[in-house]
Amino acid sequence: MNRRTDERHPGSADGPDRVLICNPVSGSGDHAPAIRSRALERGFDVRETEAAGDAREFARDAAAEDVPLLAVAGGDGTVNEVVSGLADADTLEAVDLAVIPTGTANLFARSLGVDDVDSAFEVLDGGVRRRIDVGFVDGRPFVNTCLAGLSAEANTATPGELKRRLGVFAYVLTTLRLLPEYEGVPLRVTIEQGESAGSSTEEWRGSALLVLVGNAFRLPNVGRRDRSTVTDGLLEVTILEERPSIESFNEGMISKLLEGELTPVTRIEASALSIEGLEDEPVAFSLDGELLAAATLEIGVRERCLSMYVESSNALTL
Ligand SMILES: Nc1ncnc2c1ncn2[C@@H]1O[C@H](COP(=O)(O)OP(=O)(O)OP(=O)(O)O)[C@@H](O)[C@H]1O
Repeated sequence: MNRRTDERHPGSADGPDRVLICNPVSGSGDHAPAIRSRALERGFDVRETEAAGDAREFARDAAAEDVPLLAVAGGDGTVNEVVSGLADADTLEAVDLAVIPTGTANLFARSLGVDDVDSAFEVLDGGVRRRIDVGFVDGRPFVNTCLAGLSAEANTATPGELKRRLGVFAYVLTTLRLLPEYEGVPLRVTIEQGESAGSSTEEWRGSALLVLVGNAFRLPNVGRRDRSTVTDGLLEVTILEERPSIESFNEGMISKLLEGELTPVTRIEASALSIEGLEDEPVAFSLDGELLAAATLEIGVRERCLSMYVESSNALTL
């Protein structure tokens, strides 16, 4: 069922040319009236979700209507649903997508330089777009991160405030805080680097605390080149293994962690990878924060397939 507002964009007799999909309960849950009126001023047809799954369905509907401009107001979970709907309809490459960050952490929007609602509308009015990569796990898309291992617990236990301050590192921190209670997950991670001649495959096998596969997310720069991860056709894979020697962990230790001082860390760029659970239990994983489980994850990336509105100064580095 399609739930829409009555206010349609004038002149849209053949269907709207721009649609806003709004999750009214994301984040603090008080944004919907203001977002709606700012979107209506700009000629958007506003469609508000009433339950999980609606944003994905609305994106499929918009694809069927050939709507060329889609905006999504919500957090990473709502963005993921919209991208999933576009992938269902095989129209990822046919639309321009704008994110209005009204979620709790909004990690994906922030990676595009869109820090708040005001800046999202400025970005929309400015019209600068970039084609970005989209990651896939067994055909399901993710724009920001796929986390496997203890991520199930880390996801549900990571406070929103910590996510806002630390971004994706909040999950790492929460995982480490949970360590006294959890064992690592025995995994085999097969990593492909490069696509054609010169490509190589590396295998990592061990007990992983967390496997973090990033598309748009950025790790703090630890002696690495400073370029975007979201337009290079590669995924950044970070594996934290074994138990650190300390029981409690604090934020100041993040750089030490990344330098491999506290717990063995493997960081590698991949054009594709698979993560296989070595026990009977399915591997818990999350796509942009949404929890799932599977015995084996086949992970790939489709290079520059999605046109996103981005903050203009940020666009140069994307
Ligand atoms: N009307 C609704 N009622 C209840 N749940 C909804 C509704 N619309 C969407 N949802 C669900 O809300 C969930 C959370 O949304 P989302 O991830 O966008 O926000 P958030 O968790 O506040 O932000 P972030 O992921 O950036 O921290 C999604 O899984 C989505 O499916």
